[in-house]
Amino acid sequence: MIRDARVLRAGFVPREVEHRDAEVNHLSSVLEPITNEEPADTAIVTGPSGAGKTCVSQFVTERLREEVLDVETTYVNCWRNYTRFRTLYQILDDLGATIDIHRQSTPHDELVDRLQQHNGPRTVVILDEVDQLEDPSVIYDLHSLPQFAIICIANKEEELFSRVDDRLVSRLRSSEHVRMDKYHDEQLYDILSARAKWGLDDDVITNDQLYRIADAAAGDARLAIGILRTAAGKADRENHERITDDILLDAAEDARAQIKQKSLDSLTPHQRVVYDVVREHGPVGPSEIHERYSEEVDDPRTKRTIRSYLSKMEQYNLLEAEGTSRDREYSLVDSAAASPMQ
Ligand SMILES: Nc1ncnc2c1ncn2[C@@H]1O[C@H](COP(=O)(O)OP(=O)(O)OP(=O)(O)O)[C@@H](O)[C@H]1O
Repeated sequence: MIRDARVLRAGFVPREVEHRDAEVNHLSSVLEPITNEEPADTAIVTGPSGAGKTCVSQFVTERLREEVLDVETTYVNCWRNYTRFRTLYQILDDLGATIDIHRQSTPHDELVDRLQQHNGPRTVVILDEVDQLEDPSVIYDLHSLPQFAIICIANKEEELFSRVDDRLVSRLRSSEHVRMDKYHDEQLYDILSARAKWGLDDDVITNDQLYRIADAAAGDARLAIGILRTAAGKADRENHERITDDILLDAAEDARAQIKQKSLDSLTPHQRVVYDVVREHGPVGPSEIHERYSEEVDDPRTKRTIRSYLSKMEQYNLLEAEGTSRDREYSLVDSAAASPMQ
């Protein structure tokens, strides 16, 4: 049943990216100067979850490495590495330059100095979930080092700009911006169809079933591929020759639950407190959320930061907001109400 399980995994970078030619070309052209050993502009890639931001960025950088000998790439998930230290450390670690750095005692400036002294090939740094950095000055650190080209990935441009200081905003505003929207059903169908072709044996899933997955995923390629992977895994374990409609129905629910759990696991300790406040007291407005959150933690973040947490959790379908900006209230997303598999 399963021909190549890798193709169905979440982090797989496909040989062909579907329906994102313009975005691939745009991002490639921004990075083009480094093929001539010249500094490249920073690129900002934005769009909703599952729009292909990470996939397109990794595809473009891998292709660049195929074409040019002297280019390195490194990828940092800034949600997981949300402090300046951890992001800088992660980049240096990828470059093999962390020997004798002590996690507790090495000052930030020393890490930046190390990056500055790095005399290897030009390096493209992908900063994924960059809007989750507690201290976005790391973007500034990298921006000032010409041997690094940066791709900043975020859900919303405003979220990113609202968190950085003026000098960085003006630099980022002049950066190249690659925007991506949710996929249409037809586009998701094509993405799924390619994965099914490479990942599964023939006739394991029908076109009609692929369309139904595309429809249920509502524009999110991560969810669509997750449903396909879950369904194929279950059918394989239960020794079916094909994915049945019943399996598909369960897979949609399971894939949603898995993605939700992964997003919950990604929350930083402070974000988790905010989530729990909404879980216990929702529907609840931002001011009350901030008050209750501040009672729970020793070093509360600002109201503005809490608003950005709420927005992120909304993007990741953990919370939903109702009302206009003045009387907005947050509650947990009711998973049972998500667009069902028909
Ligand atoms: N155009 C595409 N062609 C082929 N596969 C795609 C395409 N877009 C997305 N995918 C696949 O869909 C999944 C989700 O995409 P990706 O992780 O790039 O989304 P994202 O926009 O970065 O989402 P998030 O903000 O949640 O990280 C990945 O497995 C990716 O390989």
